[in-house]
Amino acid sequence: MEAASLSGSSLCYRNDRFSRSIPRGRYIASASRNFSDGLNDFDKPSSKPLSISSSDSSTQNHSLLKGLNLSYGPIQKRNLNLQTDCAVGVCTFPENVAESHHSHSAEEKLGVLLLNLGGPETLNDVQPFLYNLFADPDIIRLPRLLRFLQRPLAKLISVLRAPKSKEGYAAIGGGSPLRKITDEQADALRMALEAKNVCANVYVGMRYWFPFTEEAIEQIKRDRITKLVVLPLYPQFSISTTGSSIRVLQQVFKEDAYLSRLPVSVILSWYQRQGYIRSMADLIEKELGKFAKPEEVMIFFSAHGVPVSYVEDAGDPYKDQMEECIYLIMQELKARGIGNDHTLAYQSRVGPVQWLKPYTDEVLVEIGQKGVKSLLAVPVSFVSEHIETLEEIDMEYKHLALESGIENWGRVPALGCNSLFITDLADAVVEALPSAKAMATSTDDAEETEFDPLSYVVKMFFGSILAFILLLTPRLVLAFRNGFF
Ligand SMILES: C=CC1=C(C)c2cc3[nH]c(cc4nc(cc5[nH]c(cc1n2)c(C)c5CCC(=O)O)C(CCC(=O)O)=C4C)c(C)c3C=C
Ligand SMILES: [Fe+2]
Repeated sequence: MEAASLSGSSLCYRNDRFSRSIPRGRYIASASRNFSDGLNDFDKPSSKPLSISSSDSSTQNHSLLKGLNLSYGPIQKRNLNLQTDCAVGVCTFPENVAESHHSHSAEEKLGVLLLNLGGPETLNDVQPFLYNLFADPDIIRLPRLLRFLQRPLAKLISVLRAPKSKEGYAAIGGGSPLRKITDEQADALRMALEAKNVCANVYVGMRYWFPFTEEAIEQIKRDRITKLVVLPLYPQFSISTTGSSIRVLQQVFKEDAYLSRLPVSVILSWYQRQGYIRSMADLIEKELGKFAKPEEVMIFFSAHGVPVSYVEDAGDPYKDQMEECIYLIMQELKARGIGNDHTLAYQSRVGPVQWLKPYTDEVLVEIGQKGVKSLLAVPVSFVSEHIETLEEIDMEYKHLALESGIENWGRVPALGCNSLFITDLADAVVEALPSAKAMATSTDDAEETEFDPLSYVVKMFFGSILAFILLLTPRLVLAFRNGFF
């Protein structure tokens, strides 16, 4: 089955309580409970920061990532000669390439799971989408003792933020384009793999909206996939994006006998890949060419921010990877004779905490005042157009820049289905195949978690009261007044 066919407004869950289709209106509370519970390994971060180096195994040693086979950093080109018997989604791998834990190892059925954030498709989806996002313990990281506040807080923040978010989504046509674009990328990737004689089913699993990662996994099970490559559509790793999605996968996999024996390879980050760097440089070169004086244009990389504590306390490699990514893109441009000034800043901060600096809005004002006249904005943490490119950059930041003295404004489009980029992702998938390994070797590892409705109600009740009290603290009151939420 193709990724596009995963679309649907109901969910089929893996265990009996949720195995029926759940109507959308009733979905939110149960889904978020089911998705997020018990997934808190990141609160005990390894003392060593996650590494961006492929020769350093600290990423693989991280508690979250144990049990899954991971590819990260520059994926080494292997001497891989895939001979595939191409039938409908079924590939046969030579034995030395594919290490299979299944008894019927002769017939491999390859799946590729694209992970993405997801976005509200209508304005009515905005608040429940925000609820799912803020209920994620990788997005609002509470100390263990306050964990029971997660859902009441998520409810509160999502309700308070929804009006501002809705304005943004209304300005870009009433919903996020993410699902459509990711489906198109999935299709393009399937075709790029086919062109390399690799037949694969490509699935889309979103973290906070339909089609949810759990739905994609259900489909993977129904399709009896025998080997899976997991490819998050985030070039750089962050605890809040790829980390959060992998946490969900890990939880679902360990609870399921079939999945825990499925050979899986996870590509953690791919910002260093030549195809990605070159296709970003191509886009920048093309947009620079539209300015009257291209050499005078400042290249302004704008990345989605994360709270500073993610990097400094939890060891998120996101900032390091982002800086290396920008360095590599600029090196590629230099090799083409393009030596423009450039800068990196972080956008989209949420809530009353310190986020990675410098902030995009502040830098725009600063450089405008310093006399920069031409600027090319380059969104760099995401490969699809979304609210933060279409609204925040194209509308808010453009307006701010023009107000601050910048006269000529340009913006590089997101990669989308750029063919060099998609072909390179297909190469990444092929290169990840030989390292696919099962998470567990025995059914004993599969376990079920029990849901206790009474304790859920009690926690929600006391959690709501505490969240309300917290809300009245001066810091939060100030945050609301400043429009942070
Ligand atoms: C690499 C990309 C992203 C990181 C890192 C990231 C971290 C992060 N985000 C929030 C809060 C929100 N993000 C929202 C939307 C959103 N976030 C990303 C990407 C990253 N987020 C994308 C692509 C989108 C847009 C999806 C779409 O609908 O098009 C939102 C909702 C929009 C809004 O209200 O502004 C919130 C809220 C946090 C707190 C965080 C790190 C902790
Ligand atoms: Fe975000």
